[in-house]
Amino acid sequence: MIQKETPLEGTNIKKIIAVMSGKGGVGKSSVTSLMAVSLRNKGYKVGIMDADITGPSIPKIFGINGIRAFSSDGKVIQPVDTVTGIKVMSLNLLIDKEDDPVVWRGPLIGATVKQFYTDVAWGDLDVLLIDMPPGTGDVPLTIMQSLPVDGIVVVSSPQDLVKLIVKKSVNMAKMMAIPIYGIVENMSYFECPDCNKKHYLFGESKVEEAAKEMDIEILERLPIDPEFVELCDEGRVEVFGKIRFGFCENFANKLEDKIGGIE
Ligand SMILES: Nc1ncnc2c1ncn2[C@@H]1O[C@H](COP(=O)(O)OP(=O)(O)OP(=O)(O)O)[C@@H](O)[C@H]1O
Repeated sequence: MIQKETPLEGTNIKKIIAVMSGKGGVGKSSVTSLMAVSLRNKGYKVGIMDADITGPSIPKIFGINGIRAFSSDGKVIQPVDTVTGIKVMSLNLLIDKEDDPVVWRGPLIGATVKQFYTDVAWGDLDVLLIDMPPGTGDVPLTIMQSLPVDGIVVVSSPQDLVKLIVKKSVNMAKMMAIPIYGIVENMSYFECPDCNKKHYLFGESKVEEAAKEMDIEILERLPIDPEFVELCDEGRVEVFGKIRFGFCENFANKLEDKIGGIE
């Protein structure tokens, strides 16, 4: 059994949720951000660890990519606060040029992710969300083995659900004996702004069937939403939490339910 890492003295993280996806580009980082915004709106103290080391996108979504995280003693790293006070740690906040590729081998990436837990001054957090790299590779394995993850949220697009990729993520979590809070189907449909009709651009979703087969719950089905994308692109995702307050509150309630209370 692999020993779990311990956070810095003075850190108190109540729940850790890892966000996974079978493959890249399904909206995992966008959904992680939406979860953070929704929980923050309800008053929770939230942090995001961007463990997608080679493709970090959290700082840009929150408009903090111009800010640098710092360490006054060379050991403890201070996370960067977003406008609404969500604490973020990402490699993009530590490197000089955010468009430089991270040409690192697996072990170094794994060690960095662990340091994002052990060496970051997270302080008091109700929830730490981990934006995992896509797939079921080395880094998700390191995170599941060495960090005390309480639960997993799987993000998928309608097309993946029928394929093996989502099942692989689900099976990995099951093998590691970490509870799966549920699945978020992203880009599920498009709602016409004129007639409010839902259009299933990728065909009628198979999410219910797939979720039943895998014995997991559907947490949320998110539409293709140009306004959400625009706000994410502009680094103003927290504005979405204001203009779609009801939706975000509902999403946070579902997460709260699954987490089983955040004491
Ligand atoms: N609900 C949505 N509606 C429309 N576009 C979306 C939605 N969710 C995400 N997108 C867009 O899809 C693209 C991929 O999203 P995102 O970066 O969150 O995916 P990802 O799964 O984290 O990708 P990766 O981990 O491979 O970098 C982005 O351009 C994002 O704006």
